[in-house]
Amino acid sequence: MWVKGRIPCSSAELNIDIVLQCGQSFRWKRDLINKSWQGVFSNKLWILKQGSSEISYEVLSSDAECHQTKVEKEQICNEELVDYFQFNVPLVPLYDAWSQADEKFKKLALRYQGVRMLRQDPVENVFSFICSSNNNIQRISSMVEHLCSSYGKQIAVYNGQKVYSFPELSSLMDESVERNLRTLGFGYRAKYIQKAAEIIEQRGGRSWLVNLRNVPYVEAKASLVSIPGIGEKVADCICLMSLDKTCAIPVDTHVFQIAKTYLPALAEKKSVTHRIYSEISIFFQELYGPYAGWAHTVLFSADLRHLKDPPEKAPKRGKNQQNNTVQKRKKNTRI
Ligand SMILES: Nc1nc2[nH]c(O)nc2c(=O)[nH]1
Repeated sequence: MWVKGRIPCSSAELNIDIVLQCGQSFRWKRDLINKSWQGVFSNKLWILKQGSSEISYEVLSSDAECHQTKVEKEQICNEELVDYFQFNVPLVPLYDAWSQADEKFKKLALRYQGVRMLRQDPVENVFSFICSSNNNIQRISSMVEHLCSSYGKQIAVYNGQKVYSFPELSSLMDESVERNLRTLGFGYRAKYIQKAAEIIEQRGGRSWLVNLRNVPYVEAKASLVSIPGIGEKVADCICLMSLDKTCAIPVDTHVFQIAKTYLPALAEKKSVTHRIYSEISIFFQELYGPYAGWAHTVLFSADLRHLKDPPEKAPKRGKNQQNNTVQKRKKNTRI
């Protein structure tokens, strides 16, 4: 059953076209003809559309929720969407404060307005970012889709395509997982995925991971880096994108190059050592304050090649073309 709803929202509070393709989540597909986005979270298929003053949604809810009334379903979907986009955090005052603190940010603020952090499911976030190592957005998206179709549950059929939930930890733990993922082209990441699932499960599984939301940033990051396949940058991505650590700054090559424009002492440095990583993190945390990680995402998005180009035009509709063709995104930026 489809549930429909809308949430009032200006484009300064959310720019969905940037947020859903700036390397936070890898499961969103853009439909250029219908000007909508298709994705999965909370084990449901969502179709989202940005209007001038609202986000409208259509959600395919599962049979498990058939005991709920229509009004209850709408209320639950509203709450899930508000939580996913963190609409409880007003973005405009943050942009104002970051613009006052930083002239460079101010110059980008209008073109890149509405760039906010998603609050993702920590399990999906961990395994997506294990896939992100040495990889580009297009290939990470393809690996995440393979994980879902191989180990997730089918939750819908949409436009003739099966749609899957993100796998539970227990289905990624089996020793056969590494072998299978290697044949699917995951390379060295295959072993990390199987081992990480095993270790997270030993520590208490999904609830242990979700509970890292309630521990201090330094402690959460230390727990994450002790999991196979999770280094300092991936740990910071997880802290920022699903564990509510709003100050976390993932330092990758993009952020290293951006930091060089602020810190002349970095000009001669060729790579990011642990010490340089900390210096860059602390610099941006002091510049932007407690939501420094959110501010960093604006700078990061502005540095992605596929978000610098002019917006893509909707293709002309051919005679036999369906209304709902989902277009492949231009997203092969290395992250
Ligand atoms: N520094 C960052 N690295 C990233 N990789 C990725 O996929 N997203 C990010 C990000 O937001 N910042």
